[in-house]
Amino acid sequence: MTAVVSLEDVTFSYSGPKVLDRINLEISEHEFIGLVGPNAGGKSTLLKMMLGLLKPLAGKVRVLGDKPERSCTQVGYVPQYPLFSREFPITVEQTVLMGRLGVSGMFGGYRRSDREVARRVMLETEVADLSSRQLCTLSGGQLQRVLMARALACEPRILMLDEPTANIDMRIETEIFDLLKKLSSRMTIIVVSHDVGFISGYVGRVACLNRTLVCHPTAAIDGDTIRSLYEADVKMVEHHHH
Ligand SMILES: Nc1ncnc2c1ncn2[C@@H]1O[C@H](COP(=O)(O)OP(=O)(O)OP(=O)(O)O)[C@@H](O)[C@H]1O
Repeated sequence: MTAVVSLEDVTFSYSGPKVLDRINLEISEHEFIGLVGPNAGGKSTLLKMMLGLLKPLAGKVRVLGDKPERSCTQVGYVPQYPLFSREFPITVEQTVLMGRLGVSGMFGGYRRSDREVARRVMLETEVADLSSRQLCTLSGGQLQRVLMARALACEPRILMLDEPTANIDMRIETEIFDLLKKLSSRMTIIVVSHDVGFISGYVGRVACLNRTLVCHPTAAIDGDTIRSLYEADVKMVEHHHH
């Protein structure tokens, strides 16, 4: 099966030391993969590379068989929650419709089909009842669902989420991951998380990133392994893969 995401010897630095060092990763269609690692381990940087927002210093990135900046219209992205300011007047429906811009273009306004897709994804993420609410009035969990609806509105083949459940309580975290599990039957999902133990119940594989990358199949992560991986992950600020 051909990979939907393929990274070959990808190296990157902003201006100082390497943030990503010879990363190799192939993600196949409909895979549900978790990306974990310590703070500053390079997780957001790796996602930005797959979205075509950053270019590797060396190595090759391919998404859906093409350069990432060309395939990004088929990729839905849910940004890291605290980085997103919502102190401007915009409704839930308008936010979700923004997800159609890359598909339909900005000129001539939204078509009926755009509104239908927006409606469908709002129902799927259970925010349809909130469609006329202002974004700034939502709870953290509701906002996260709206951002997921916005990412789904482009009818993506790949969905990337950067810590979708940071600052959200456990019950809602479970609901969001149940939804991701459902979605994973029809798209590839790449989710950044700090919680290896929790996501192991959902994802098929965990990619552990701390400048270099090591993959662990979920089947290999149980009992003691979860604990040791979890502890290793917590301690990994000073830890380097060999
Ligand atoms: N725009 C930037 N300019 C310079 N350095 C940056 C920039 N963005 C990130 N970095 C640095 O690159 C390293 C990796 O950051 P990145 O955000 O990818 O890590 P992360 O694993 O997503 O971290 P976290 O779990 O804290 O979100 C960090 O040392 C960070 O300070």
